[in-house]
Amino acid sequence: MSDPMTSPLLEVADLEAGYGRSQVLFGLSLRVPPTGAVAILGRNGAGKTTLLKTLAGEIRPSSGTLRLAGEDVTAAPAERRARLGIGHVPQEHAIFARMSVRENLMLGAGPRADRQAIEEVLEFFPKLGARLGQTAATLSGGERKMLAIGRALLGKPRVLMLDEPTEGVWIGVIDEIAERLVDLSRRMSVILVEQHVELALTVAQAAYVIDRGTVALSGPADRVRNDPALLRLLAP
Ligand SMILES: Nc1ncnc2c1ncn2[C@@H]1O[C@H](COP(=O)(O)OP(=O)(O)OP(=O)(O)O)[C@@H](O)[C@H]1O
Repeated sequence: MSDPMTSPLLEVADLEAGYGRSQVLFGLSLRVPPTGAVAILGRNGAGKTTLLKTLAGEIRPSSGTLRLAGEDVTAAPAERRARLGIGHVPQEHAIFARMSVRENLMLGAGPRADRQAIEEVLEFFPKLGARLGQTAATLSGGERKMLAIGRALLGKPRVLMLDEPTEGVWIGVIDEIAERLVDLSRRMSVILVEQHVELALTVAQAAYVIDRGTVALSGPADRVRNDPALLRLLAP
């Protein structure tokens, strides 16, 4: 993983955002390197999902800046951010149960998604390749997550943000998803919001712990794992 301090791909400074009058993020700053994974941790309601939505452009920040590869994209709408390479796999990703796996996957295929990109996704997630013609209703929780991730990959992201990619996934498949995220983090930047703290700190090299909408603890994953403040910050 490259040094996040010298060459950030994504740089967030003093972000303030929320829902109408209810402010959720308070002066939040973080840096994400061009490759490697960064874990975003925090108790329920800390603001992790709101942070990802703000980075994706679904929520407009009331102040602060967002730079992607040095370019100020703070005012860029969600579609433009996606085109510039900010990929988002939301917690409640839309999988259309009556459509086939192939049709669901192709929803992520923008003008840049070529046949080769689709082949790569299917090689990366062989379980999807084996079930392309079936309806998405037949997929397991883990396969649905793979489908959502595969769809996001067709947008050729430079930063892939995942909100709880192991939620609702059978324990035997969680490791498989974690391995795929490690693979992805070798060639792109991965931002991982996870309730499985140990898994997140194993996949990621760096972590930010959010508390009441701001960064309360951050650093290399091993240092965050051993920090006595971590348990307090994650306690309900
Ligand atoms: N659509 C919304 N409208 C108003 N307030 C919201 C909305 N979504 C979330 N909030 C509030 O924003 C705060 C942060 O929520 P957020 O979902 O970002 O936290 P989180 O850290 O992702 O939590 P969780 O782990 O439970 O997903 C919470 O107080 C929540 O109630």
